[in-house]
Amino acid sequence: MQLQFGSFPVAVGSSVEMAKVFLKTMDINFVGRPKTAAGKYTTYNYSDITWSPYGSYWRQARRMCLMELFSAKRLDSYEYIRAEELHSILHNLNKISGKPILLKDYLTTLSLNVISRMVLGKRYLDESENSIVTPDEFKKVLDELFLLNGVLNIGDSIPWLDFMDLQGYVKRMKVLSKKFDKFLEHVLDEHNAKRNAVENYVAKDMVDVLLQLADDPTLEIKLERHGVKAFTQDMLAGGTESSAVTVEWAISELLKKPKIFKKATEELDRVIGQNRWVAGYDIPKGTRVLVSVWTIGRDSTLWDEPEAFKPERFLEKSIDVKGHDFELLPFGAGRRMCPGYSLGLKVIQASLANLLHGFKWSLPDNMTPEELNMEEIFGLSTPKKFPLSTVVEPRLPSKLYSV
Ligand code: HEM
Repeated sequence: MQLQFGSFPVAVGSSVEMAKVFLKTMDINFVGRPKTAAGKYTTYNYSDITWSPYGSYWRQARRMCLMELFSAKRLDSYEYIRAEELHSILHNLNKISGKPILLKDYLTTLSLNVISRMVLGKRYLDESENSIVTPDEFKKVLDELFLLNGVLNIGDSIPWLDFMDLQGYVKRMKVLSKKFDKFLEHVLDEHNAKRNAVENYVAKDMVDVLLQLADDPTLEIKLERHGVKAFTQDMLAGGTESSAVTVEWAISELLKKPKIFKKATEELDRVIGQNRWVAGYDIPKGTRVLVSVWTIGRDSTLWDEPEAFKPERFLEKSIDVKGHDFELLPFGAGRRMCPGYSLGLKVIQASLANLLHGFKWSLPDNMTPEELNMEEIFGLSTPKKFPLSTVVEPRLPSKLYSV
């Protein structure tokens, strides 16, 4: 499908065949990113991984992700953090059992704590740690970052209108980047102080690893201080919202389908115990290409009852989410695929399984499953329009919830 977004032609691939063309066969032509205001103002002038143009800087960043930041060894070494933080959410939910809660708040805290301990070396968000931002402020800043990186900013499609900032987004981006920079400067100063105090300091967290890489004279392209800040910000943002949103949707879908919920709990109990001419399409240079995973996911020639929540459909198919099967691309595919997918999967699977196994779930105020609202908000991570309010009750021995 050919569209026009302001000054730019846009080609939308809504089939498995076109997804494969854009993301695999001809991917080299489409691996760039448009120069958006978000990339300019919120990620140090495209110095992060997400918004950096295709080229040696971005390739080097992806190598760092693969070899250093998200290597299996490093992710395994942080297993204890995921376990501790999961335990902490189970404990906190148990404390408030019987009363309606907004689950997303707990899930965001969980993923933020996991990612900040892995990336920053500590929670940074604990009031007690004399931190420079409060948890609520930090969550708001991350929400704003996610929102502003997912908005349709008029100036990005009609560049001659850019200077007017008609929606006020650019102004908000500038305010946000100042706030984030203050925090990241503090983080880097603290890390450098620790590194300089000890000879042969061994990297303990991802910021340490990035600072070490920034000191490496053999790097093909020097990683500057603003690059370290931009990568750090990418990881904090990438690692928080997507995982929390996924688990909130999963539990909402399960609450609507009590039979499937029961089956999942029973299984847990059983297992654990209690770019131009492309494939015949003429795509002019400069066309922005979008792969509509939404349309592919709702294609009735691929999926039986595509709108229905039927997790058991995956039991019958050998299909994975790691960019090999173009029918299902939650992390994208090809060169620009999500580099944090393995961490995302670990956090999502462990938290969902523990939450289902650990609690009986119900809707508040005698709400029926049919009444549960499932509307979405358009944006980078498609969160729920109305956060899930739910009641939990422990279903395992109480000693398991203690800290
Ligand atoms: C549920 C979890 C997650 C989902 C669904 C998800 C999804 C995605 C998607 C769809 C993309 C774009 C792929 C493309 O442009 O073709 C992406 C890119 C990215 N993700 Fe994730 N992600 C998740 C978790 C994470 C985590 C945990 C991190 C880091 C800690 C992360 C960091 C990134 C980065 C840096 C990029 C940009 C890659 C590039 O442009 O080269 N993501 N993610």
